[in-house]
Amino acid sequence: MEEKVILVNEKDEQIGLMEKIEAHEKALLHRAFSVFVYNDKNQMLLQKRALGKYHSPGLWTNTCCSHQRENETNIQAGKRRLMEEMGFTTDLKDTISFIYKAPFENGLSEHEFDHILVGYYNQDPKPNPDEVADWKWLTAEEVKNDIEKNPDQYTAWFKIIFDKHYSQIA
Ligand SMILES: C=C(C)CCOP(=O)(O)OP(=O)(O)O
Ligand SMILES: [Mg+2]
Ligand SMILES: [Mn+2]
Repeated sequence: MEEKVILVNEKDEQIGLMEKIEAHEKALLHRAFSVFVYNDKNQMLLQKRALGKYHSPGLWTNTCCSHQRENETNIQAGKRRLMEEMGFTTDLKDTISFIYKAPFENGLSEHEFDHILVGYYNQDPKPNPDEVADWKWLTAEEVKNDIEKNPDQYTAWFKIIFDKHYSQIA
């Protein structure tokens, strides 16, 4: 199935639709979300992206990321994709958003208006192997230390969120 992303301006207003890979080839600004799920030990659920992903394969990142469909709210999209990637869903809160641009080695780029959605879940995930190679629960302190030690094992957007925006979502 052809997948489209929503092209937006710097105010997150929709200005068009484009096929997913084409938008990442052209590095055009589009709407996206990043989900952070916590448990009652204050650990965050990380996923390792599957090796077949179109960019950032095999890298550790936040619980789930993807792109809203047309006429889908941020929360609806986040809950849908959590189920598709991690095999569970839970209530989410729409928090801050930010714009970032990150080129990748394979010629694709992310250029997103990214909405950070936060939720709580206290069981282990049942991830979809097409999307997710591995998962783990880590505290923010452990994430911070591991990013310092192994920066090449984490996605660009996760490091940006962690460095610049984490105090606003925690
Ligand atoms: C939203 C961000 C930060 C990146 C896009 O997520 P994915 O690359 O995981 O998108 P899907 O393939 O899951 O749609
Ligand atoms: Mg994803
Ligand atoms: Mn994108």
